[in-house]
Amino acid sequence: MSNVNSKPDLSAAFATLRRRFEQGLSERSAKMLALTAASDSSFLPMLITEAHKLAGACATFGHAALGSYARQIEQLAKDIRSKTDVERLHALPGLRQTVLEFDVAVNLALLEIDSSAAEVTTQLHQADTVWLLLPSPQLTTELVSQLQAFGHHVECFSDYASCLARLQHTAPAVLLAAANLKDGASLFAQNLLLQQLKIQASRLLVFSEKDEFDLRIKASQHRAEAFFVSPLDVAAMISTISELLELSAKYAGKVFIVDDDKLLAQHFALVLNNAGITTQILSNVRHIVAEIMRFQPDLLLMEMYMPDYSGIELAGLVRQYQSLRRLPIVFLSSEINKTLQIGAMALGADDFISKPIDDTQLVLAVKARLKRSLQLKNLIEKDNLTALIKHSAIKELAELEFERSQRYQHTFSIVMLDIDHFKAVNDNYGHGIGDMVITALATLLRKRIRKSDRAGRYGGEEFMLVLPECSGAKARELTGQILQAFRQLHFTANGEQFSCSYSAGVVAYDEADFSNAEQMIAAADKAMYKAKRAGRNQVY
Ligand SMILES: Nc1nc2c(ncn2[C@@H]2O[C@H](COP(=O)(O)OP(=O)(O)OP(=O)(O)O)[C@@H](O)[C@H]2O)c(=O)[nH]1
Repeated sequence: MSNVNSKPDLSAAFATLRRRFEQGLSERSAKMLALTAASDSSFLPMLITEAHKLAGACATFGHAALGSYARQIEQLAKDIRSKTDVERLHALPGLRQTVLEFDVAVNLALLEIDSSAAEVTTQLHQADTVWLLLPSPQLTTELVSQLQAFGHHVECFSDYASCLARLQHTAPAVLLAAANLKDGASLFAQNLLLQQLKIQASRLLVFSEKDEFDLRIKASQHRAEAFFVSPLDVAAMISTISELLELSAKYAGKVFIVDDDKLLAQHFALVLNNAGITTQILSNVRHIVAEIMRFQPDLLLMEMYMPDYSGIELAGLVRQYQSLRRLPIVFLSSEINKTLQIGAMALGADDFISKPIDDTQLVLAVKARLKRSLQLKNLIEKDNLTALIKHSAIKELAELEFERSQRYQHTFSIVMLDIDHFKAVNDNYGHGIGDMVITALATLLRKRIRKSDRAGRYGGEEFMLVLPECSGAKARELTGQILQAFRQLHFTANGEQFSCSYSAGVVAYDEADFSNAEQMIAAADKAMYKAKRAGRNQVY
């Protein structure tokens, strides 16, 4: 007998249904796209049926925009079906394009759903924990020792079932899993495991013996962050993991808001702050560049139509500055005319968010764009081995800091440091171990500097620090402390233990009459060579 007093939780049931629908959505739109690849029009009836079903389902599950897109495809396909054979052939490419656009819209919507799900659940996994599920015990042992040397907590599994069982209790920040195990089991057949990882917002890295398109596409469908092929490039894998762990360390990004309607700007700022995003609102349009340089945002959110200067004019002005050329600019606009939007893009806009927009949509839209922008920035600016900022990008940051110091009369310091006798490390223990020493120093630098400081890989075994608002004396003290910590790191190779040191040169903005960052870098480099000549293992 059913218990009439116990009310089932309908909202949870609806959410589960909706999630299931969303999980199958990408496959359904891909199927429609595959249908349109045919050279004749025999697929039209099937496409009409599928588009019709999707249109209804999308609307039911709260995806009205996708629903009307699917309805459009249904109508277009019906129109084409009623045409003559020759007319049909001409109309098919247009239909295929519409289905392609629908597929992109579906994947964008899913990306946004994913990031909102991750938002709710990021606290579930254990930060800094890496799980390994690999076929080779030898490779596992090697990875464990390296990952532990960087302070990551590692757990190992030899089959998918035990990994799934452990997932019932806890979850890793990152799982590196083999696409196939020796017994023939396949990662991509483990739906429960993959679903559980998604729910816990754990990042997935895939390792495969073979480099095959089918495996890569499956990894992509399951939102794997990287795909490594045997023989594993350990250094690249470690730097990817460090980067992912840093990314999941909750840096949500910084947004600079430009809107003449101050109340609206404050409202946007509050909504974004509430989602963990740091914001700043433009206070004086004549100081827009100085304010942006000071705040260093990851994205500029700008109203397109303002009475004094249009968003496009301001975007053009911002783009005149070398150091702001890559800053993504997103326009908030009620502009629905695509031609005007494309025109604005040619003039420096990167994207549009259409108004009116509700608070949740604004957060999702900004987060999706921030995520892409931060990933792109990482790709362009970060060094592969160490995940530190690359040579040209750290030089740009030094120049930016120099401009800020000039403008605000604050000091800042530049440190150049170079590992001592590094050639001997490579010669004695091999290039791989040399790489590990470089990565270890990079991790140490990252951990020991402030959030506003920047560390870059200047050359092979040479690093540069840019320390805003830090005097020369303070910078020398900090560099000395890091040197002490670096000397205490013990590396093991060929059954031997060894440690390394570095020599460093420090220069502060107010220690001489520098006229640009280039001169400061040269002075820091000179001081570093002085430290080398004085016997190495010291700071000048
Ligand atoms: N493993 C590894 N070695 C590198 C990398 N980049 C540069 N090197 C090596 O770093 C070594 C630098 O050697 P040198 O410039 O002679 O300097 P050193 O041996 O460190 O000596 P001092 O700087 O005078 O203390 C060279 O052997 C380079 O091949 C890298 O990414 N990985």
